[in-house]
Amino acid sequence: MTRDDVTEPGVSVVRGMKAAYALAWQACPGMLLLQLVTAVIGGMAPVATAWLTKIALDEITAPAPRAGALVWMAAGIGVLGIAMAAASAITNYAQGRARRAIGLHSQDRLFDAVNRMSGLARLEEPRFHDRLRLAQQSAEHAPDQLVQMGLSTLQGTLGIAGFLGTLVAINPVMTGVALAAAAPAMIAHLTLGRRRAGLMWRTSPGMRRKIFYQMLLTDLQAAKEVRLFGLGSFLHGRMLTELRAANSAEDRLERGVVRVQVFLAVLGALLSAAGLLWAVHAAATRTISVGDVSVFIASLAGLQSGLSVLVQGIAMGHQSALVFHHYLTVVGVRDDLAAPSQPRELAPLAGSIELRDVWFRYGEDSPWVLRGLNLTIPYGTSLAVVGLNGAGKSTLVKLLCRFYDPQRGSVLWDGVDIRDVPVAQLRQRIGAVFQDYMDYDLTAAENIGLGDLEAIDDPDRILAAADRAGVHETVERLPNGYQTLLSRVFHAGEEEDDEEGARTSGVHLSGGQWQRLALARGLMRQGRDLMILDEPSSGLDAVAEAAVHDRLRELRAGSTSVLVSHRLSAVRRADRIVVVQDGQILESGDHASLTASPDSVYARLFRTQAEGYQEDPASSAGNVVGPLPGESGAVPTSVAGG
Ligand SMILES: Nc1ncnc2c1ncn2[C@@H]1O[C@H](COP(=O)(O)OP(=O)(O)OP(=O)(O)O)[C@@H](O)[C@H]1O
Repeated sequence: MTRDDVTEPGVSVVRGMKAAYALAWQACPGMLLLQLVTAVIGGMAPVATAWLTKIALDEITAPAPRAGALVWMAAGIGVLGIAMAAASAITNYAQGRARRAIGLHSQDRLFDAVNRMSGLARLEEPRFHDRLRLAQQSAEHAPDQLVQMGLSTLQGTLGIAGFLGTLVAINPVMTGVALAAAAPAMIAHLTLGRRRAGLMWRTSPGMRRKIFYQMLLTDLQAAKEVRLFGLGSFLHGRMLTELRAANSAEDRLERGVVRVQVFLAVLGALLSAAGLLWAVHAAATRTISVGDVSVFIASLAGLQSGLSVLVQGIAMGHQSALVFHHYLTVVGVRDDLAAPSQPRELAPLAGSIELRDVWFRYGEDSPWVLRGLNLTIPYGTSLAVVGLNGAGKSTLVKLLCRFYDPQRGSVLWDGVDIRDVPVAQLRQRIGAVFQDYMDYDLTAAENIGLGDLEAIDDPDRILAAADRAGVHETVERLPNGYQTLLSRVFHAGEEEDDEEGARTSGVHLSGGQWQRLALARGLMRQGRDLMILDEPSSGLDAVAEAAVHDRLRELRAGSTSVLVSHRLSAVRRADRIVVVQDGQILESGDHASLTASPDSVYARLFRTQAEGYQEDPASSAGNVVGPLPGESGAVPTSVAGG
């Protein structure tokens, strides 16, 4: 995230209000208008009631009260009461509907913006996650709060204006005092609002860590290690530490709030008492009428409560605007991959894919992972990439998919820089199985079909992909076949709870079975221009791995593919094998040529792996290309780590 994107909270309330009203207008214009009408009624009716009451009291205390006029006054007061009650009920209804509609619309926009980020870099920024968390929170509430603040400001202002006029007519001094008393309240509430928003920003990293510890405590995947290593209390303790730190910061703030509130309450009470004393004294000396006393007291109370509501509303709105700023920032954040200014069409691959002098590192302060790497993958050939852990193999693959852009150099697709074509078009042409594949808590069919959304409802395509990945029989044997929910955390259906209160849960597969499903998902895209297989078989048993690689070899024949694997038995038949080391291609050739020179890194890796399968490693030392267990069904274990 660039500096522009990360301004500290401090934006104007006006910008937040404008954005919130725009959202509300798009989400539910009718409810917004309805609330506007009820706010006007709610603001003006109390003032009108106070005036009618004054006129009625003056009439009652007049030497010859007119009964007809009194009836009209009473009727007027009654109608105003009904209007206020109805407005309040309608406001509640309209607020509820608006809140839901605005929440839906704002979350829709937020996740649309998150989806628009086509690379991975943004999602790897802790600061972005802090902001995203606050954006998610504020997407639910802040726009609605800002809209409500605007409406209550309107309602409050109308009421205040009415009461203010009345007070000025009766006692200008008292009016000035009441208004002056509102100024410190306004400043105090605005300061508190800013402090609250600042606190939320500062505690966001801690709260995310708290959520992380909570998640570990409840996550099924983490449960084995958490239990075996006895991590429960440790994680629990850390979770509480984060929560306590946030709580104590909040407590400090709240103590300040109480002090301010007590001060303001005392000030208000003193003002009311002074006003009451003056009014009673003035009525006793006949300076003002009984009706004046009534409207004065009502106006002073109305002004005070109106000002207090207004001030608090503005302060809350201010705070919401500060938090809403995170939402607006995320919604407006730029894609982490620059879109081409003049996009070019990506034709089907016909020549080659080339990485030309590619330099890449994950951050400005990180070490270079790829250092001027040059590599050509001719159309229709299979390439295998090998190297030690951390050599940069997966990074290379990620650059081919344009999850990141290289800092220097370029990735060319038939000579076209992939930065010049729409990224979605590029990815349409690629099929992939990643090392860190996903297990989706969805049905088996969906887990496979996600590989090609257009075919997610096509059982034949799904079955064919499962068959190619060697997982069809496994899926068929599941309780509901392809429609079996693969999850232990979601209910498999809407069945009633059983006697123990448990519902039927889905099925969970073994690690290797999940991996084969991931492979099937990747194979839904068979026939695309480039097939990427990043450690597609690391979790498979020896027989399955050999079978999968045999099958993959068939599928890759004649098509362009990149296989990253530590299993050298799997890569040996690739048209070309490259060894990545220190961010460059160290060696390149086919299996025979690479093993022909016994000192090559590839030959040593191969030898080390093969020796692991000899009964007496000493007797096989130096046997570079001896028979491989993989060829007789067994497969060497990973050489990961060297
Ligand atoms: N998202 C990331 N952010 C920062 N650094 C990363 C990231 N991914 C990988 N790296 C670093 O880049 C280097 C290369 O990682 P990469 O995953 O490409 O290696 P690899 O050759 O695929 O390793 P392995 O055989 O263990 O899968 C490593 O030093 C790793 O720490």
